[in-house]
Amino acid sequence: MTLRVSNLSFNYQAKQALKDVSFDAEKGRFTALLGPNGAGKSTLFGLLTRLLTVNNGVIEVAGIDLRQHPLAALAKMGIVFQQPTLDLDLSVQQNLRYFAALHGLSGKSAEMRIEASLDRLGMRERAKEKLRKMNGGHRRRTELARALLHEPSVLLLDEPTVGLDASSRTAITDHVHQLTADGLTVLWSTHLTDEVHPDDALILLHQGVLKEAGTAKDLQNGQSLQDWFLSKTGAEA
Ligand SMILES: Nc1ncnc2c1ncn2[C@@H]1O[C@H](COP(=O)(O)OP(=O)(O)OP(=O)(O)O)[C@@H](O)[C@H]1O
Repeated sequence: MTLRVSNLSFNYQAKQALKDVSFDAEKGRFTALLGPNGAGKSTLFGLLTRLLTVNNGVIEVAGIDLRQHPLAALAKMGIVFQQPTLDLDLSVQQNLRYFAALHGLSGKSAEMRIEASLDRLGMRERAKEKLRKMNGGHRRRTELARALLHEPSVLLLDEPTVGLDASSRTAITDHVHQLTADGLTVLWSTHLTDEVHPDDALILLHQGVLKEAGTAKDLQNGQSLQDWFLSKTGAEA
């Protein structure tokens, strides 16, 4: 198991945002964390990335306890946040070099990883272009390339398609599905059911509670995923 969350609870003062949430994300699988606004997805990402501190429960990444060994556990994770964090005045390559340096990578090994990472995202020929000249879809791809640079075991993405047009959204969603073929574990949070493929693992979060978990096509049981989501949460996807 590459990512294991056990009995995770979290309160913002009086507000309980997560209630005893447990799940596993399997190696080489796309796990969709689906939930309407306010379900607790961002809180869960905050805990996984240590922006928030775990009150109760355990998070393990590739068998490493995040609370006990935060640096070792974080080194196994690639993270794409909801808000873009690239420098728009730098080129794709410069952004990646900067991030590589933050991870202690430089010289030939950094360049090789940058090239491999750009290849995975079909971005090599755009390496010298400034981010500011690129559309939202290519900026997101650059963020993905950056998140994969240190060869993580787990890729976390918090609503990564927010603000993208329909075709960029589909392209990024498909790309990330393809990355699992190399054994990468993906946790993708979303409130959009069309980003979930039938064979994906699906976790439904609602009002801080994990309501359902399983393979998408088994859970929806012949219904459209959107109707299923509506029936479970009362929310429009
Ligand atoms: N800083 C905070 N203080 C108090 N309550 C908060 C805070 N941040 C989030 N909450 C509450 O915690 C609950 C979970 O919020 P969270 O942002 O994790 O949900 P979400 O599923 O990510 O929703 P969205 O898609 O809108 O980001 C919500 O009821 C929210 O109002």
